Amino acid sequence: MSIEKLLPRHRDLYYGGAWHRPEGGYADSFSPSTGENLGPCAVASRADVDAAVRAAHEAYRSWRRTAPGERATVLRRIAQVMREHREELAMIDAIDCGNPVSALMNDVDIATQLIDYFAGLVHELRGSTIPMGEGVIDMTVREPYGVCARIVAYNHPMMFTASRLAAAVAAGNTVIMKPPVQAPLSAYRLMELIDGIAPPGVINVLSGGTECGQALVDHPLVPKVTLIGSIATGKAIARGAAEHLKHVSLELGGKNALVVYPDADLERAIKGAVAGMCFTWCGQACSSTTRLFVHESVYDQVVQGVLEGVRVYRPGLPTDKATTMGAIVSREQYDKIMHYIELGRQEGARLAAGGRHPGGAELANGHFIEPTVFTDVTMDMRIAREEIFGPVLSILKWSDEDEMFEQVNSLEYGLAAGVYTTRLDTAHRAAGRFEAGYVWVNNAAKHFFPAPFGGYKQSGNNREESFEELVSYTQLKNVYITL
Ligand SMILES: NC(=O)c1ccc[n+]([C@@H]2O[C@H](COP(=O)([O-])OP(=O)(O)OC[C@H]3O[C@@H](n4cnc5c(N)ncnc54)[C@H](O)[C@@H]3O)[C@@H](O)[C@H]2O)c1
Repeated sequence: MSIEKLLPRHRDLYYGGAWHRPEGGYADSFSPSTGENLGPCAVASRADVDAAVRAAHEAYRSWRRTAPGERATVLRRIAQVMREHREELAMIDAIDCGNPVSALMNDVDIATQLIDYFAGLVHELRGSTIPMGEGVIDMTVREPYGVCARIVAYNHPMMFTASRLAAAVAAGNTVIMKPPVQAPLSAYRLMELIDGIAPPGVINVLSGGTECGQALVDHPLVPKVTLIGSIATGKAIARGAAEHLKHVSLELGGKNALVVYPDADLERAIKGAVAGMCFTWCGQACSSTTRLFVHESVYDQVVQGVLEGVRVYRPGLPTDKATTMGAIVSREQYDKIMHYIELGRQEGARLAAGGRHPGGAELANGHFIEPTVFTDVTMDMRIAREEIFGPVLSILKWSDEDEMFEQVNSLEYGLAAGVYTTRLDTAHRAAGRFEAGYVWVNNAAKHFFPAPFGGYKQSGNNREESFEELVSYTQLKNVYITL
């Protein structure tokens, strides 16, 4: 099928069960892998946000009273439609965000799995009773907030837009999803496909940039805002939300450490270190283990293994099912990554692999970067301290365990961390010492559904992909009954 036929016809704002022309106008979206103009996409202004929030607020009045089983049915139908359009949705994302289509089909699967999961949990939002003595019943109930805004990052456009509406809707809220400004096309296609499944105003999609996000944060009829994004945006949203004392849930960036002990199964550790970089996504994954701390006694062996391992990943056109590594989402992000690579060189790290555009006529117009590995990295270097969100691995050497943990935990990030060891006591000691919300032992970077995912420190304050996510879309009410 040609690209024109595949891409969504509707490029406006979807709210109140219908498409609306944006007052804010349109901006073109471009393919990161070919540079091709993919056409105009709506940019929601404050006035557009206001109209959408009012529609969602109106829908909330009846949706909150809908039986939980009915809400589950709506979600299951959405998941089913997505399954039927799995490849198409993945292909739109591949064209628009640059990640490989085969990995994005897996994203659609994850989204449908999560939607079904939350549909299955609608009856589990139980309250409790508290014994107060004869003549009294005291009970708690979990109630929705109202209109919830969900602002998401660009690295999994479809997966985030589809899966992150589910918990809020299951709990009786209505939602406004704001897909990433770099890749909104799959969100439009999703709404074309699921139009009419939920009552008008329950699920809404507003594409746009910072103004749209800020207007959602500022709107008095939006009591809860959730962000998947960078720490800088998290802080901006928290500041804006403070004005109204809104509930804010944040899933933010990471600079995750992976520690290799001398007793590790080195073959597994090397595989884990390579897989943990999420090179398929060009390292554009919050859970990428971008700081590899290797014990000095096995350092050379691990470095050699990693350098061999990364060769599996070759940048290629994301629409080709055989491609193992896609393109960087935008020119801006490409330049940022290249800047960090240059910085790493200047700071004295050794560029042991990659660091360049792969070249070749087919990839000439795309934002491609080879898998990049720096060795001899130390924690005073910016490439070791800052989230690059690109295919750049920093390898550090350690000898003293206390010192190593000091370095691992020295950053404001606290999303995830991993350890490779064959010793149970070492594994537990490390898991206890990591200042991170998600820890892998003999594994790296993967999310294991439905385990709660989220960060410590400035990496966030929320837990998603789990029962905790559902509960976070409810508020607790106590009812004291004098009989
Ligand atoms: N913890 C997680 O689960 C997780 C998952 C994926 C990505 N991330 C993080 O996301 C970041 C990369 O994504 P990104 O570049 O799209 O992030 P970003 O913070 O630039 O943008 C995220 C979203 O916020 C919107 N936005 C930007 N400024 C805003 C403002 N002032 N007010 C309201 N909305 C605003 C954007 O339009 C976008 O939709 C990385 O830091 C990555 O680690 C975290």
